[in-house]
Amino acid sequence: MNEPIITFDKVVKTYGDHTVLDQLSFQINKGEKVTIIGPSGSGKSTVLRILMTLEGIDGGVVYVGGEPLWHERGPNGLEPAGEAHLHHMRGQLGMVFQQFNLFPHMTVLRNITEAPVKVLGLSKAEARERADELLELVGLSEHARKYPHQLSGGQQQRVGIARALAMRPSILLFDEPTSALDPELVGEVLNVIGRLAEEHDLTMLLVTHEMRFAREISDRVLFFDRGRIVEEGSPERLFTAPSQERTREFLKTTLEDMS
Ligand SMILES: Nc1ncnc2c1ncn2[C@@H]1O[C@H](COP(=O)(O)OP(=O)(O)OP(=O)(O)O)[C@@H](O)[C@H]1O
Repeated sequence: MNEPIITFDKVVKTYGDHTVLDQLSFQINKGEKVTIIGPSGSGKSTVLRILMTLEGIDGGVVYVGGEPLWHERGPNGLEPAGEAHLHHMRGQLGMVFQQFNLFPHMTVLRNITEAPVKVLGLSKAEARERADELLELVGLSEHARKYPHQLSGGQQQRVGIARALAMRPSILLFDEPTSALDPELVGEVLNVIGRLAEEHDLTMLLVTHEMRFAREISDRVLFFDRGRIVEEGSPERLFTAPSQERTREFLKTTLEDMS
């Protein structure tokens, strides 16, 4: 079933005279697991930051769940969205950050229960029950009472995943979730993400430099260069028989770096 849950329609993002997203258009269907790959500075993280409403747009329209994200429908068509609309839309999305971004002064448990209590209005007991399930899912039940600094980077990132899931988003965004980790800790985080991808109907959009992982978990891969999609396709096709020279070059250097 191809029901779009994210649509970028000719989206433009600029910083000064630097065009970071250049009339970018793409769609992600409900339940799809999509990875974005591409060279540094090609605009991959910017796409996620726009979806999380951390960055505005300078042109085009972004739709989430059929509703414009950065606009509201007014009597004269689309108008720039107000804070209430952005707040409402934000609830559909969760994000796992490169640097984990946990609250350092809160226990693991509190990191996970804080937003469901404060933002969703769950009772402490409900939030606690939800957190317990999620800690089990990410294999950290024993660590609920610890503080982030008492955990390894891989464990912290798994808390980051549990924290994002605690808000029950329908879309989960991952911004290079393993790139701040020591190599020996990457596997445990990828395992958790892989299991989520297999077992949940969550829509996942993942920016990663882990090409093997992208190949394993994605339904579709988007190759970005200079704020545009140069090529997209199934991982089997894109990684083995890219049609564009730019994709071939990128994969060649990236895969060489990994070997
Ligand atoms: N706040 C900002 N102010 C000015 N320029 C920015 C800002 N944020 C991002 N950029 C620029 O926008 C471009 C795209 O950045 P983005 O982080 O989306 O790239 P990326 O593809 O995710 O790169 P990487 O793989 O290195 O993370 C880069 O050239 C970056 O320098």
